Amino acid sequence: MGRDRAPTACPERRHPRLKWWDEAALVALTRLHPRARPVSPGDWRFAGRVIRRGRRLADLDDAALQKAAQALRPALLEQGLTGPAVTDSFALVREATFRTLGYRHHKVQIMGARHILAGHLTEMATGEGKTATTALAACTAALAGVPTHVVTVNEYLRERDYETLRPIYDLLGLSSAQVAPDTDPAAKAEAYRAAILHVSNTTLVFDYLRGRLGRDDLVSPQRRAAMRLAQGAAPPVTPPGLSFAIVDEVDSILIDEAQTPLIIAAPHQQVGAEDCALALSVARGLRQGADFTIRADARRIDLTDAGRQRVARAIDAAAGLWTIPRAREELIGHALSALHLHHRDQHYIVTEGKVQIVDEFTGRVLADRQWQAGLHQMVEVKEGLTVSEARRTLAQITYQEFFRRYLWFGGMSGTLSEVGRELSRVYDRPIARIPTNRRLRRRHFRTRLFRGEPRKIAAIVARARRMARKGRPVLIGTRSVDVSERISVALGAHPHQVLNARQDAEEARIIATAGVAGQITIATNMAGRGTDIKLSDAARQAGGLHVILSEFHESRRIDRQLMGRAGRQGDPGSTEAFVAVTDPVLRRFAGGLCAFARLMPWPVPGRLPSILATPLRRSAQARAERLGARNRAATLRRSARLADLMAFTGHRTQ
Ligand SMILES: Nc1ncnc2c1ncn2[C@@H]1O[C@H](COP(=O)(O)OP(=O)(O)OP(=O)(O)O)[C@@H](O)[C@H]1O
Repeated sequence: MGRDRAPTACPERRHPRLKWWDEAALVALTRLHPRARPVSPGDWRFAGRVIRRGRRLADLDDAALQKAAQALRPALLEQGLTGPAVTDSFALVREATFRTLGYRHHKVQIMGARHILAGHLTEMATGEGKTATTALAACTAALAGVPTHVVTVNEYLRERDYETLRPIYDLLGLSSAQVAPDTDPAAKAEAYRAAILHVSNTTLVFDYLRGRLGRDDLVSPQRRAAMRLAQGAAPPVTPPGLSFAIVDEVDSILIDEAQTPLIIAAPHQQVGAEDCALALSVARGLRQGADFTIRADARRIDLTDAGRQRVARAIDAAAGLWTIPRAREELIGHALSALHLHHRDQHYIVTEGKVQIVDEFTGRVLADRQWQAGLHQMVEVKEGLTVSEARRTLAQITYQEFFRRYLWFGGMSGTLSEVGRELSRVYDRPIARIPTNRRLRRRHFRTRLFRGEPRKIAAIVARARRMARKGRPVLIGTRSVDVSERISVALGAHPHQVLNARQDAEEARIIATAGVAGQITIATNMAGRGTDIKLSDAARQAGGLHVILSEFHESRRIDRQLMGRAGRQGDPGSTEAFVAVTDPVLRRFAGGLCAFARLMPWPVPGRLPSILATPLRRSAQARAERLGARNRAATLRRSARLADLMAFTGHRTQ
């Protein structure tokens, strides 16, 4: 290792404070940052050395292997995580992986782990085995005495990855644990002391926030009392120090989820059901364009002057909040937003009499989360449900702010190149691009463009049936619960399975059978990131998994994640997209171009020339990404200001 230019280890902790111009100039400035860097010849030499070093370990029995791992500790401590001891450590973990999982890491995985350990953001193509790569970095850091958090994007992946890697940790004599949201506090506290902890991003951040609220030196007695009210008698669990984290699907956490702060809230005064009902009835009488405008791309509704006057006239006799112009406009704003921007089975589902928010990017239910400031209650009244308690914010943090509190962290994902520049600018981290182990055998067919959804769904169904008859498993990806259900209805009696926010309990079973020959699975983004669909032999011989995108997403990365379910580890597979100019993302972000495209004459009924699909997609996704980048910069600036304010008022921000 000495001769190679090793990646810098443990980069300094930085807290860049973004200035006012960041928001406007972020997109332009990020262009100055280099895109992902390919691996260096030194990385290849390092991987070769690990493999050679491992050959000597084959003769050791399990006990001797564990002893050898423990004997490495002093060398790792002394040399740090860039010294020659890392080569030995990787060789040991690779051997332990072979004994427990039955395969040895490929060179590309060794290189990936080296970059993760160095705190780089690492792009490894989908299906290249990032779970096993994690083991190399996590075990090495843990052997060096660094408490390591392996952070996943959801609970399903947390459990799957922990169950997969645990035998390796056990064999090497490393303590490990996983934390679920419902783990009891005593077990949680114990788990946070393990050398390697597997935890989902949400659980980790909420435990961190609760822990801070529970600390006397950080929080006022009033806040703590409110906190106790919010979470019963359960004592808060504090993750003891944020040292090193390995963040899986790092772009999902630091980009897609960056705009929404995680909030701990306590019960607050009730937003009256009558107020909500009145606001909804007034809002229903307002005319789009004349009384209010919708900026669909920014998901914003503004009342016009005429609208304000109309509202004032409509609630003439109302009292209380309604007499204050700002308060009534906020109520009407929420009512309009509930009616026009928040759609059932797309943005939320209704189960057991409750409104449950569905995450746009992952397709999963965000348990126990509420929209803020009375909007949630407005949606409940719109759905005719009992109004829940409104809550008041006690503590909040964004993922971007949270992960900057680690001494250092490494991340990985199959889709970093699109956001590499933004990530490297905000986190000051290099992005490494790791090559694939084998040539990718996935084929991408031409995108079909339709005038409207009915024809599109009919074509998807016909295509899925044809593929299934050939013995190929088919995965149809949708952006929302309702589209997944519409396709399911269109498939009728043809055997198929559906995975969406309503079936999350059956996720593991559905995924386990999705790779069987002839199986059709319709899934929201829940089957996107991280999902490993194992092919049966017959399915592999028939040509592997065929993925159909039923809509483009706001970000190309999410499209690529879904397509990445096919053609993993050198398997055959194919992908294609069936989209319509009426799809929400195209309409919202490329409305003008879509209207123009519809004017095109085309001989096939219901169809439009496929050649238009790419420019439409590029234009819509570029606009959505630009808007997203701006919002993220604004969020980061706000949370940086909040951190300043808390420091000023005596609340340390660690
Ligand atoms: N070195 C290896 N040799 C053989 N099989 C491997 C190896 N590494 C990983 N695999 C297998 O490859 C498959 C994909 O692994 P994994 O789910 O970790 O990929 P991933 O890179 O995380 O994918 P995604 O980007 O979709 O999350 C798994 O079935 C795993 O068992």
